[in-house]
Amino acid sequence: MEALVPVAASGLVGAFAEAGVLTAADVHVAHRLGRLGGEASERVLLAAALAVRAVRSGSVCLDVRRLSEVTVDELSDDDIAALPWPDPVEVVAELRKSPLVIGGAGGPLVPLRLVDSDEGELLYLARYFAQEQQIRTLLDVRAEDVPRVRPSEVRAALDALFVAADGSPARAPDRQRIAAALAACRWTTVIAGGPGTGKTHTVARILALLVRASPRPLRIGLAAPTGKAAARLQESIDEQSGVLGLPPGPKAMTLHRLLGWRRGGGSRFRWNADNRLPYDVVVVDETSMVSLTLMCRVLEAMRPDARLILVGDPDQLTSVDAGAVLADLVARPVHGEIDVAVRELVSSDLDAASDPDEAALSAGEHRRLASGIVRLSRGRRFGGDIAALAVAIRDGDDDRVVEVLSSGSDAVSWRGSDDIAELRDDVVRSSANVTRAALAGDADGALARLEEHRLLCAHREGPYGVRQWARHAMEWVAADTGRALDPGGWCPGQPLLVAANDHELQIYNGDTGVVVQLPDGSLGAAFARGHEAMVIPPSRLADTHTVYAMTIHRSQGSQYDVVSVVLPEESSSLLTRELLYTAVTRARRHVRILGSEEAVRAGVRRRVLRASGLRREIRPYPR
Ligand SMILES: Nc1ncnc2c1ncn2[C@@H]1O[C@H](COP(=O)(O)OP(=O)(O)OP(=O)(O)O)[C@@H](O)[C@H]1O
Repeated sequence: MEALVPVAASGLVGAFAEAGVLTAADVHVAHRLGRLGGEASERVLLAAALAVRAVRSGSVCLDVRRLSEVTVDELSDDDIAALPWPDPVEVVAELRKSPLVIGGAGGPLVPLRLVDSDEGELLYLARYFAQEQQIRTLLDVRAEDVPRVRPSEVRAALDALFVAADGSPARAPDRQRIAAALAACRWTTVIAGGPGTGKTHTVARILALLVRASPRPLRIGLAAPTGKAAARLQESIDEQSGVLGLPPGPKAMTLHRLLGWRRGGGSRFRWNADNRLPYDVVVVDETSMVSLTLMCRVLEAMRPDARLILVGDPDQLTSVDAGAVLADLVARPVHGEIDVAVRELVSSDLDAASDPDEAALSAGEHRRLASGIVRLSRGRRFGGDIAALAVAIRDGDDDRVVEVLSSGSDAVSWRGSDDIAELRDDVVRSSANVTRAALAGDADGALARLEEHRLLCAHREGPYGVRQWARHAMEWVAADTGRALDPGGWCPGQPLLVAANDHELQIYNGDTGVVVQLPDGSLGAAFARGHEAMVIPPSRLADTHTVYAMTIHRSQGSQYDVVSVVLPEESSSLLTRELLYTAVTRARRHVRILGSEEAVRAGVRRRVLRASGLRREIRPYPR
């Protein structure tokens, strides 16, 4: 735990630091703001520190009415409830007269912004408020105008591209076809959907449609937040480009690369509001992992007359940095009507009754189409029980979750935390497979084998944490091979996790790789990049760990054949619906849950609080 308690942290702020809710950095920022702004109220300083903490833990702002809804590694709900939380009404009253919010005699410093919303007050650090406003404005401006398209051409392309296996037009309702019509007729489109709902399949067809309907060659930018996600996008588009007649060319890259990251440039990219991206269409995959700040940069860098297609799964855990932009966009209040052009192109889908495979569009879905948002719902990859489990978790139906877990399905298994025989077998077998390929110098093979099995935990520390379970896994592997692993050294087959972005090496926080033996006998660290692995000397890796187990947060954006999930005790505040959903949807073939029924049910019921104003109507204070 990072609870470094500074000597100066006393009173309310000190109590929260002591408990591990606030870090030394949160406390430091709050005290500094207090000193500079001439604010001594303990409640205001606590709110400021909690606002810093909120950003650190992924929210854009602090939901003042729900101050105490924090999740803390190692603290139970009861521990958290026992802290001396101030009354939110009093906090708001003091914030309304605080110089940190309304400005003071000391100068122009107004580091906090308070806004009212229908669901209560939100407290922002000024920078995040500005970014959120910028995103709101840019999206609204982009929605004021529409691309000029020839409906007959778009219709012909839709008919040709969205077909059933026998070549006839796909049956209505087909949300993929609706997504394509939206993307043709709007500058900004959001395509949401769980794993295997055909998001990438749809994107490839949208690109084919736009290429066909464009009188000149289209400049297409493909991007994702991580190198790995970009590589997956590339592979998927490449696989389909032959059939669809897509011109060769677009290379998927990380968002940082797309925006032109520059050393020493901070968050100032080569492509920005004054120097717009040179693309006609930009597709961003895995948008759930994009932070508020990065989304702001992307929108600023887009020409107003270039299409932006945001793709991702809003039910997943969100970016490590502040912001749940995709989920917010999907939940944003909607104004206006669905575009006439879209309605005419896909009226049969919009008005269709439910089909055995795909339900009719709900009233809420109809409304969201007006904002260019469509949610694909028909699972196309893993039928059956992983999808059923994911949907039950997403819907918060804990009885159904328990039912699916207990069904004896091939795709789902459920064991107690100490029933580890199968887990151990999977760890040992997949490690042996990875090591065999790594020793043979087969980087691609080793990377592929790395995806056979993954052990995931909610926590970093403690009896259910990554550290402990990674140690178990290493012991099992060592017992099997008769060779102890040196945690400080490098050896072929060693699984790696990158913990910080290195733009120069093009490896990113969350990337996973593996150590392989090279033909000259030296060792290389291999990372998946498109069709060919990128191999770099391990000595160049700065912030990289050996990873026999990883947190569920870290596993976002990756999938594995088999996933084993170690659940903490039911009282853990980290055990949430989003966490479980993310863990379960990492599995392609089989998901194994290790934990009690109480833990499963508690996880399904507990929600992550990701406060943001983007999904609400807000009124900044003072007006
Ligand atoms: N309309 C469709 N007809 C036939 N097959 C489809 C259709 N849509 C998707 N598929 C197939 O379903 C599988 C999953 O699709 P895809 O990879 O596009 O999903 P995804 O939502 O992008 O998944 P992920 O989030 O895991 O990347 C693929 O094999 C794809 O070819």
